[in-house]
Amino acid sequence: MKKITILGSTGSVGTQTLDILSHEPDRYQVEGLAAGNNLQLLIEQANQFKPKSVCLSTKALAEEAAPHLPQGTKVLYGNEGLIEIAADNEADTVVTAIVGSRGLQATLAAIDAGKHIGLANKETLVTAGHIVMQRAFDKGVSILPIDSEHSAIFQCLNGERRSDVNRITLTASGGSFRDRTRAELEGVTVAEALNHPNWSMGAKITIDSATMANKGLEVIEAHWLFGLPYNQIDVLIHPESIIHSYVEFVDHSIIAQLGMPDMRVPIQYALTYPERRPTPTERLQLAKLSTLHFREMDFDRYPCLRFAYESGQAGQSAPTVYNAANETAVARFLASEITFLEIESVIETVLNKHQLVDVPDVEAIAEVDAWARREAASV
Ligand SMILES: NC(=O)C1=CN([C@@H]2O[C@H](COP(=O)(O)OP(=O)(O)OC[C@H]3O[C@@H](n4cnc5c(N)ncnc54)[C@H](OP(=O)(O)O)[C@@H]3O)[C@@H](O)[C@H]2O)C=CC1
Ligand SMILES: CC(=O)[C@@H](O)[C@H](O)COP(=O)(O)O
Ligand SMILES: [Mn+2]
Repeated sequence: MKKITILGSTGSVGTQTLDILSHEPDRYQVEGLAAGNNLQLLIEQANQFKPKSVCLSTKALAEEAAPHLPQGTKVLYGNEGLIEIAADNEADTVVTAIVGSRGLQATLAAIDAGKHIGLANKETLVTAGHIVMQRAFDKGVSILPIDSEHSAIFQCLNGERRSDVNRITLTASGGSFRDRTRAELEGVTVAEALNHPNWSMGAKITIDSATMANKGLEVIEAHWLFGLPYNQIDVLIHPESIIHSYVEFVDHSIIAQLGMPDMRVPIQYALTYPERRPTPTERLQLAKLSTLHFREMDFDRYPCLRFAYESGQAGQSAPTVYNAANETAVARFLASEITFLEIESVIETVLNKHQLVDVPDVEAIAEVDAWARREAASV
């Protein structure tokens, strides 16, 4: 019986993780479920999966939930509650499905407690990759990728020697505006930006996909997960999201991972690795697909991807700034405070203002993150 805690159980990845668990109830036990504000869904999940503890974002929400939870459920709240639920129970694996760098402390607490991590929350690796990876190494826990591209690369690398890798390529759908020119991005609406062609995901990542910041975050995530320099990580536009990513080896062989765009496959693989189990997902039947398309990445069309490479290559505190400025800019766009194209100018402005901090520790990262958010809020 595998014991699982899910941070962000009410979101897109969180609900799909629970869907996977519900198909094989004898294999999994849910230890903890942490949500933000979605009280109703958290109550429903708790009554179905009977976790030992749950967590909500505030004390008020926790008190409101308590009478509706199965008897004996421990109710936690806030950041302290999140850290406790991540670390202080019998879970062997913690699925980090919270959005944003606010997931960092809880992820580190889970690692320190010896839990394996099923990592969806890419922002934690972007903001503090050197700390997360070193901590996981020291504790002997695995960081298993849930992000579809990284799961693909992880699968392609199975049994291969790292020294035989020439480069990896992350595929990018191009997002909601993939067929528009930059001029056609003037005045696009939030609703249009939220309409991803292939994936149904949370709001923040869907906007990131449209600006290509998602792929930028993923390039930095791949750098940390697979220990590759940035000049060995490529991005290719592939509108159908069927090839989830691929590895080219020194002999020019390419190994790719393919499948229908359904997050339940990489989520389950992170939970069952190295075993594979059946999933309740549609089979990919290549004969039914007429064509797959590919386009070279255009860094002028997608400056947010360029900023990510520059931040990753600069290292130090630059990725923290990139991530925090992006999170704030996306929140402002979703609140209709800035336009879609202003997301990239906010990020660029904040990055240009930043004085790099050498190898930041957790405290320095928190300070830089807060600084970047303040700056991005007032650009
Ligand atoms: N969705 C996808 O297909 C993919 C997502 N990812 C990554 O996975 C992560 C989650 O994405 P996604 O599921 O789309 O996001 P969603 O917005 O759908 O879900 C986010 C989750 O985080 C919870 N949350 C927000 N704030 C807090 C808080 N303060 N304390 C505790 N929980 C909080 C939300 O709770 P509530 O709703 O209750 O407020 C919700 O459960 C992101 O890092 C994303 O980049 C990666 C690959 C694919
Ligand atoms: C499903 C997943 O992993 C997302 O990160 C997805 O990749 C987003 O699609 P884009 O390729 O449009 O960024
Ligand atoms: Mn992805």
